[in-house]
Amino acid sequence: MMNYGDGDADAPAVHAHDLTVVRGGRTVLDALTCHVPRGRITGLLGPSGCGKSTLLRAVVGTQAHVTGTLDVLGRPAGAPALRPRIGYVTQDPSVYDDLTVRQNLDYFAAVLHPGRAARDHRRAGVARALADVDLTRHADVLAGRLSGGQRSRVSLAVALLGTPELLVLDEPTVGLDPVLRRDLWNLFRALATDRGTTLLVSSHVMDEAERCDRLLLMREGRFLAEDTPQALRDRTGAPTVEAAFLHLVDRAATAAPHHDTTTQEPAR
Ligand SMILES: Nc1ncnc2c1ncn2[C@@H]1O[C@H](COP(=O)(O)OP(=O)(O)OP(=O)(O)O)[C@@H](O)[C@H]1O
Repeated sequence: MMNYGDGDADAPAVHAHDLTVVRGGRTVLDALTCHVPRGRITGLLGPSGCGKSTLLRAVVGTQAHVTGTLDVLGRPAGAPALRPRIGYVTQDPSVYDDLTVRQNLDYFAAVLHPGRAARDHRRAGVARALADVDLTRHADVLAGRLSGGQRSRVSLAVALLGTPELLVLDEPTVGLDPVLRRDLWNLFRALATDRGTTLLVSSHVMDEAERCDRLLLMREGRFLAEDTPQALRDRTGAPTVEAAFLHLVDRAATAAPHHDTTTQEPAR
């Protein structure tokens, strides 16, 4: 097994080995091994229920019953020192409806950088996060009056406030129209290219896979493949990542027709 130190610039942002999570007696993540390179967009793709959210929660340190190795930015996942270095956006936007967009951001900025001395820093950070998600024009609108897509962008803006090294996004484009989806992917690309941010983005929309530098294709708690979109297409002879995914599913089904993820462990 590889050992990476905190200061190792070549170290992946996330390194998992034999990562297993049991939920309610079911093995939801089954001995996963993978790495997420720094400064790139890694897509975690797979059908609903395959374990994407569980893996993301393990990476940010909020998932119980994790075994195996999981290092994040050179530390064990969940280490308190990682908190300010990781931005996490869940599927349900965490936004206060009775505050405006700006007040939401001001509040979270004050939690991150408290004190009078940080006032200008907070103000600049809020303005930048608003611009990042294209909500400057809506800054003074109550969050409760926003559309679903706008609310999820407020959540993303909150995650960007701390200038995280690692941004973990759980299905960030669900429910967004094609224009907003494109704009968000352009933002993700800019974050990786201009700020060196590492992005780990889950999706079950296969066309989004084409926009990633690297893919983790997941099914039933296991990885079917870990590669670049181009390599996946080449390897399977498929014209799209979606077709490559289906090809790999069929191949896995032939190799192991009855994959049972049920374990004998007690229910938790
Ligand atoms: N508390 C629980 N007890 C038992 N099984 C659970 C529990 N929570 C989730 N699961 C199961 O774990 C599996 C993985 O769930 P997870 O939410 O990680 O999937 P997902 O790929 O993110 O799906 P989605 O895209 O629908 O959110 C699912 O099959 C789900 O039914």
